[in-house]
Amino acid sequence: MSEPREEREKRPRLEPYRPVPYGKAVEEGPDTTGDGQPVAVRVRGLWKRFGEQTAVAGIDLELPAGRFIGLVGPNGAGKTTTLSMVTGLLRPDDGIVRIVGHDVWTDPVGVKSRIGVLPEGLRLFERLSGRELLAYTGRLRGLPGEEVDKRAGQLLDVLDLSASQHKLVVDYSTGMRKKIGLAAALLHNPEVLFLDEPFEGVDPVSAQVIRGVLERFTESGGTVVFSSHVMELVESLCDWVAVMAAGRIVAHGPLAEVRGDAPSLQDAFLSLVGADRRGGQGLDWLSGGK
Ligand SMILES: Nc1ncnc2c1ncn2[C@@H]1O[C@H](COP(=O)(O)OP(=O)(O)OP(=O)(O)O)[C@@H](O)[C@H]1O
Repeated sequence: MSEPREEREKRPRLEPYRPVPYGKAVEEGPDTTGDGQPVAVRVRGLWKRFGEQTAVAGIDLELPAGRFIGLVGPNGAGKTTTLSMVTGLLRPDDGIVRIVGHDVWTDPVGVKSRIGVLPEGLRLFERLSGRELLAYTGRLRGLPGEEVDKRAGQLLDVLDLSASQHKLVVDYSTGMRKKIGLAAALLHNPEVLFLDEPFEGVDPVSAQVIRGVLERFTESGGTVVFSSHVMELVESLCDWVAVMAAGRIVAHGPLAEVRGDAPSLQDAFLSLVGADRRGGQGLDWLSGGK
């Protein structure tokens, strides 16, 4: 992707990287960019190492509120590790994360009431029915019973799960599990929704249903942050993207800026992550058994 220098210089710049000791209290309150735009997620100097492996190498990110944001990157880029740290599921080695002005590690309750999370490898209470799972989640969130009933009924209906609401979760298909997980993540009306590979293993019909719910959520002012490898999907859904490779953010900004002059986000992505285009070269023995 080649972008004229003057265009590149027009892009808003992040503050220079400053390492912040993990867990250090930061000022609470509304979070805005230099030009007053609300920020949903602010990440500074975030690091995570697993032994010798650096999964996330000191990333800085500022995700604007009210956008449909895609976090993309090849396998092992660090997307899940980043989302896990951002949502308070994994302790960073270093750095800070603030969500709508609240620090994830010094104000976990403030953050958890404002976010919904659909993590990778979602674990659900398998011996509850879908309906019971939502009732339980709602009560855990401190919502009154009547309100939980109303919201659960509507979410089950919109997500096309009404007919299966009394089935045990253990008997749900992959797509149904994603949908009930999404319903549980939305029940308390969060401001920011984090989804790790929400469309993986989901058929086109369920994908369309999930997509409709997420679009409705952003239209009403919510922020969606989701990770995916599927560039066409990211390109059709997102208006803002962050590209990760080898634990670093290699590009971020409005979709059109990140795509630049490339014909598609896929092409921009391949050149950004320096993809190996060897394809099947070298497999000279592979001949379909002939
Ligand atoms: N618990 C762990 N222990 C050791 N290494 C880990 C652990 N979790 C992640 N890693 C390593 O950190 C790197 C980033 O992994 P991560 O799962 O965050 O990537 P990803 O971008 O989500 O990949 P994928 O798209 O394949 O899910 C990888 O090299 C992975 O092997």
